[in-house]
Amino acid sequence: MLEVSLRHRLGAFALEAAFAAPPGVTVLFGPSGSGKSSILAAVAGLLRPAAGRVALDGAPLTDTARGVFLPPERRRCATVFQEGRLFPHLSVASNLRYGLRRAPRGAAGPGFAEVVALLGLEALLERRPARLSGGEKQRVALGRALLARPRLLLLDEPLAALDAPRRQEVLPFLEALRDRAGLPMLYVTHALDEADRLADTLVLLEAGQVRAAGPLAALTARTDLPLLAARRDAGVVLPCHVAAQDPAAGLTLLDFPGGRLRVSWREAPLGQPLRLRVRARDVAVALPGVALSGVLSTGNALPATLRAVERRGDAECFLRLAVGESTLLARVTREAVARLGLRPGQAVVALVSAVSAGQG
Ligand SMILES: Nc1ncnc2c1ncn2[C@@H]1O[C@H](COP(=O)(O)OP(=O)(O)OP(=O)(O)O)[C@@H](O)[C@H]1O
Repeated sequence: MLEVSLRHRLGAFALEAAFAAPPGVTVLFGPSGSGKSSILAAVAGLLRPAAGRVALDGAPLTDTARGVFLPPERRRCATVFQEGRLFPHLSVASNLRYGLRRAPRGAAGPGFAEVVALLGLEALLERRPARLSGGEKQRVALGRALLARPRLLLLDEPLAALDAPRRQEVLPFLEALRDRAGLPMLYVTHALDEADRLADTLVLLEAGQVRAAGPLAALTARTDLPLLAARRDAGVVLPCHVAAQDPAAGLTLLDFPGGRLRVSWREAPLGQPLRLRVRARDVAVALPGVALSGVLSTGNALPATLRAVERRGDAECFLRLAVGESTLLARVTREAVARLGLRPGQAVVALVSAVSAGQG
């Protein structure tokens, strides 16, 4: 568990942030200038806060009240930046071995071959960084960081410099790292799709302050956080797994705690866990009792209970829907709420578009 509590001023900017990061990936998410990189720098020991405490598994790295400030090299935090910062004159293998040399004697962690396999670096070992794609460079940077056997991995927008296909190429490796390396990660991004894919815990930052923090699915189901709820892609992230494939129909069937969703075909083996962002604007509701299957294009009609109707501006509402153990949000007009006579407690049918579900 990483505990962070900081107070610091940078010019006109005031950082006053506190949060706890349980094991797993904690994503710091917020607009440009909200203080994400400053927090990472404070955890790494590159920024000495005016007041505050940073502790890893109970051991303080910074504690201004007690005069504790470990220098960066004694914190055992490895950082991966936007640009991999590899040594251009060294091969991939030598760059990786540099990480290994920085590992403290006796520190537990994965070995060279294990890291190479985890990040798919086998074919790249003899190359120099100049002959790597942006995505490959980032995978090597991740490997070098891992081999230093850190206790905490800090990632400062590691995909921000990559184009969309390269980002998609690296994301599965970051997922593998999360699932297999057993290393806590603090991950800075302003790309929500990265948070969707990687976060166990989400920390929302705005103007140097933590607006909210908690498990990803719980935070995306909240409608009181403009950083998430005011977006065009506002919606709930559901944990799913691949239940069936129907290539002839171009559909993938995903099970989530509450039912089954048909979505556009995606290449994935049966049983594979994945997260699905179901955007509120892609969810509609109907009253039950009408035979819908022959007349609708949405593809998914799930029995649901309307839990709440929440105003959103003058013309729209969020509907909070309970679908089994899960929550979905629907964005509808106030006119629709009145026309259908929607009231909390009512049984409805949630209609979810099969095409857009999960596009992130
Ligand atoms: N050395 C400094 N002196 C003065 N102001 C600074 C300094 N470093 C950062 N700031 C200011 O602190 C604020 C937070 O910066 P920070 O880089 O932590 O934000 P961020 O959320 O990581 O932004 P981005 O996503 O653009 O990287 C910004 O307004 C920035 O201009």
